[in-house]
Amino acid sequence: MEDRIISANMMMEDQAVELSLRPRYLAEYIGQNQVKENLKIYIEAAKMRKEALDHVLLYGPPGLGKTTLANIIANELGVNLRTTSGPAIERPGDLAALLTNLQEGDVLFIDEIHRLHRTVEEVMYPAMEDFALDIMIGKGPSARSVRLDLPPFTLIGATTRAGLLSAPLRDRFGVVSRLEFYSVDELSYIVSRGADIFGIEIVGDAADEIALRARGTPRIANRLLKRVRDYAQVRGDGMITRDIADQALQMLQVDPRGLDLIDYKILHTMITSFRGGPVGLDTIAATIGEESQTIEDVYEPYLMQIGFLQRTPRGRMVSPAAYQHLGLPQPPQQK
Ligand SMILES: Nc1ncnc2c1ncn2[C@@H]1O[C@H](COP(=O)(O)OP(=O)(O)OP(=O)(O)O)[C@@H](O)[C@H]1O
Ligand SMILES: [Mg+2]
Repeated sequence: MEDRIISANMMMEDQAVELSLRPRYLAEYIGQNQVKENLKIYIEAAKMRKEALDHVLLYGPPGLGKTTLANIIANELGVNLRTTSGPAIERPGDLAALLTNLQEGDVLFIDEIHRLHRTVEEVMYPAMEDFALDIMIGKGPSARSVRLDLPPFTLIGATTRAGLLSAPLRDRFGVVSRLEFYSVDELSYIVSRGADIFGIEIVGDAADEIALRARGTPRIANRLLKRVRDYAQVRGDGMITRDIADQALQMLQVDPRGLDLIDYKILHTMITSFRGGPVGLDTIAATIGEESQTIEDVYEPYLMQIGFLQRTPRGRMVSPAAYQHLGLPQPPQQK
């Protein structure tokens, strides 16, 4: 499933494209207006006081711009950014090495922060709160703890699953921002901007067509644009017209709402085998041969966002809008 064209997860082919398309300043970062407004004020205030920005937790589905935003924050603050990830920090000593190498005001960006090891997390608490490290020296009865001061810094944590963060860690972030799926207009703008950077011409309608299928996700919008560009070069004269975009997207088997074969499989299975639900996530997963985790993180958020799937206490249900989209009759109301 990881090579499906509309996976929100990062794929090898995205790397170069993402680097060239990644906005560098808040003004270039499209959408997420509430988050941007807040950050703008906090950044300005921190700069005026010449203090480190409060620790920031960014959460939301993959591909919505968490890493991008972390880079932008460091840029706007005019400080260095160090990037690592939760599982990469194996021991408390690794964290100590990272923290003692920071300069005053720097940003430490920890991706997948929900996967931080427990022992590392405990060292993180005083680091975040007091800018201090408590280091144990010696072993056994003669062991003692020494406190080491750190330069004030900003921790930016990113996660797709804020629910998996422990409460003590979560509470130590002064700013907690949830990134939302993007509107079609915003994505269309992102597509046009991307085309501009690539130096290709695209008509507005074509950008909208791509945006509609991008599942609210800039990463997918950029990837679709890249594929459509290839198609336009080979089959057309390079310009992306509405027709070219339609043909290319059809070839990629992405439907007009951005659903692909696996989404169809989920919805069809729920409808044909479980009368549209309610049915438990694990049952769906077992029936179609995917992991529940994958369905929950990757497929379900978008299907819920567009109102095709509902979460109820008794399990997942297919909504009337989904029946309509699939052109299937809705079963009579269940008791
Ligand atoms: N607000 C935005 N405006 C314009 N482009 C954006 C925006 N957000 C993201 N992008 C584009 O989408 C790409 C993916 O974003 P990014 O890598 O920041 O997502 P992420 O939330 O960190 O994903 P993951 O959860 O997989 O780490 C970026 O490289 C950038 O090109
Ligand atoms: Mg990221």
